[in-house]
Amino acid sequence: MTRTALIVAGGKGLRMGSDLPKQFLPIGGKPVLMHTIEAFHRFDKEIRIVLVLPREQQPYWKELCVKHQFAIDHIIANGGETRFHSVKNGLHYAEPGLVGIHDGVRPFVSQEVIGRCYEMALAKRAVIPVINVVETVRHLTETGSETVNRDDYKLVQTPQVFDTALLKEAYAQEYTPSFTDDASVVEAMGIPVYLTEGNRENIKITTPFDLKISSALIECSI
Ligand SMILES: Nc1ccn([C@@H]2O[C@H](COP(=O)(O)OP(=O)(O)OP(=O)(O)O)[C@@H](O)[C@H]2O)c(=O)n1
Ligand SMILES: C[C@](O)(CO)[C@H](O)COP(=O)(O)O
Repeated sequence: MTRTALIVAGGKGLRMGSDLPKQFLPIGGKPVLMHTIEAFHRFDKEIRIVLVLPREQQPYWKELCVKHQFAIDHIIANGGETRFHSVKNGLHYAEPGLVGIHDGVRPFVSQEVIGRCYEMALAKRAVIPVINVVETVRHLTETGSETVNRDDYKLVQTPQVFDTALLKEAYAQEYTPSFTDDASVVEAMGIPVYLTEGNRENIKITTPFDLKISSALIECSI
């Protein structure tokens, strides 16, 4: 079964507010994106890696690869207007088999989580990692807000792994803003999505605060 890892890094990183796009920010002396790609290569040396990057960032990425002697083979696809459009662009390069869509800014995904998502997707065709909500959750109402049962909710991570043909069919649908991840796109076709346990360290580096957490996490892992 051929495995593809489609790593999306086509966003603008507005919430990070740094001049350097967040996927290139160094943690542990190396750009975030290199840690992410290495996680998938460590899991499977044969995995096909497709990296989605805004066209204007591609020359800089190639410079970084030379500078860091980064030799993991990968195909580069162009970023799109939204995450949905970036994934759709990258999917052109996915092989029949299984494809895992992963945020380029989630470098701390564990080997166990990657392995479990691909393994379960062999039978289930659509698998995503989730973690429990550890804080109390309130729902905003017209008159104020109310506590809801947090056990009714999960926080969603990546990699989200699918049968490639199924995901390509899902991404042929027209875009709607409610498509905030790949599971929501597949679900819109009436296909069930299966959950598996994610790992708490698998944060999506979004704000400067997340970068501080990342530096601490990388020190633990070196
Ligand atoms: N047009 C887009 C938008 C997002 N992404 C990717 O989707 C992942 C999750 O998105 P997020 O963390 O929200 O990144 P940005 O959209 O870049 O951040 P922001 O919303 O702060 O601008 C990131 O790896 C991001 O690069 C993408 O490939 N193409
Ligand atoms: C795909 C994702 O990381 C799952 O939690 C998330 O939905 C991405 O959201 P964003 O709007 O691109 O930040």
